[in-house]
Amino acid sequence: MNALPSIVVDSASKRFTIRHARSIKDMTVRAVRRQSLSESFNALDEVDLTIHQGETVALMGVNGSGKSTLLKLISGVLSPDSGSVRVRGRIAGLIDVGAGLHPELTGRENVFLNGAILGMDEAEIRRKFDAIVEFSGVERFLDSQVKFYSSGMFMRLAFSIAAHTEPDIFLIDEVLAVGDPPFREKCLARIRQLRDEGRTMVIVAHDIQMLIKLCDRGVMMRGGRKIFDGDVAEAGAMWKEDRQARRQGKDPGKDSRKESGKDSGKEPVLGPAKETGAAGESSAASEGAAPASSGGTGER
Ligand SMILES: Nc1ncnc2c1ncn2[C@@H]1O[C@H](COP(=O)(O)OP(=O)(O)OP(=O)(O)O)[C@@H](O)[C@H]1O
Repeated sequence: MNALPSIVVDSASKRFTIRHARSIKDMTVRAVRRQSLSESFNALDEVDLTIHQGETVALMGVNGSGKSTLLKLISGVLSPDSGSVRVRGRIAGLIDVGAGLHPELTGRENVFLNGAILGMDEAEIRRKFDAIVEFSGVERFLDSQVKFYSSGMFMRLAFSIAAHTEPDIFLIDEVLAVGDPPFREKCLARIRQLRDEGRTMVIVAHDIQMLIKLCDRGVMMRGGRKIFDGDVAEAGAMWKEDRQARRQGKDPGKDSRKESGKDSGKEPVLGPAKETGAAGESSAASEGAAPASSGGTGER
C-alpha cells in the first residue's frame, strides 16, 4: 500500500484497576476473608495496529474485548501504559457516551463549543452552522439545553458536528445504534461520503452486515488482544463465533488475557497522542485537534 500511515499503534497496553471494596466495612470484611481489595487487568495487551490513510476499518469483538479502550487511545482520551500510539491529521471521534456535548448548554451553543473542541475555528463553524443543524434535524430544539434532548437527538447533533469537521481520521463507536432508521441511513451515507473522500475511518458497531458492506478491513479483538486483522467478512465470522460462545456462558477472552505491559522500545513513526483525561476534550493529533464526542452503547 502506497498511502501514508494515519494511525500507528505500537505494542500498546492499557491496564485498569477494579476496586472491590467501596467502604471501610467492605474493606474490613474482605481483609478478614483474606480477599484482595482490588484487581488489575490488561484491557489492552500489546496491541499493534497500523491503519493507512483512506482505509475503513471495522473494530470487532464481544463486549469487554477492548474496542472502546483502543479507540480512546487512538483519540488521545487515554494514553497507553506502555507502547505508543501515533496519529497523523485531524481526528473527530464519536466515542464516549455523554462526552463532547455540554448538557447545560443549548444545541446552538454546543455547535460552537464542540465545533471548537473538534478543531474548527469560529469562521468555519459559522460557515457550516446551517448544514450542521439541517443534517442533525434538531432545528426546533436548537435553543433548548441539550440535557432535555432525547438520546437520539443528542447523538444526531453530536454526529452532525463531528461529521462536518472534515476530519482526516473519523472514529465512530456505536453511534449508529442510537437514533431512528432514517437518521441511521443518513449517517451511513455521510460515512460513505467521508470514506469516498479518502478519509481514514475506524468503526465500532453491533451490525456485522453493515460493517462488512462499509469497511475494507476487519480487526478482531478478544480479551484485550488483537487476534485477527484482515478480510472484514472473516473477522465478522470470528466475532459471530465469540458472540455465540458468550451466549453459551463461555468467556472468549479468558485465554487471551494475560499479565503484561513492557515497553516496546520501537521507534515512533508519527506524532504522539496526548492523554487529556477528559473525554470529549482531547487533542491527540499531531497536526490537528483530536476530540472525542459522544457515542452510544449496545450489545456487540
Ligand atoms: N475506566 C475503566 N476502569 C476499569 N475498567 C475499565 C474501564 N474502561 C474499560 N474497562 C474494562 O476494560 C475492558 C475493556 O473495555 P472496553 O470498553 O474497551 O471493551 P469493548 O470491547 O469496547 O466493550 P463494549 O462493547 O462493552 O463497549 C472491560 O472489561 C471493561 O469493563
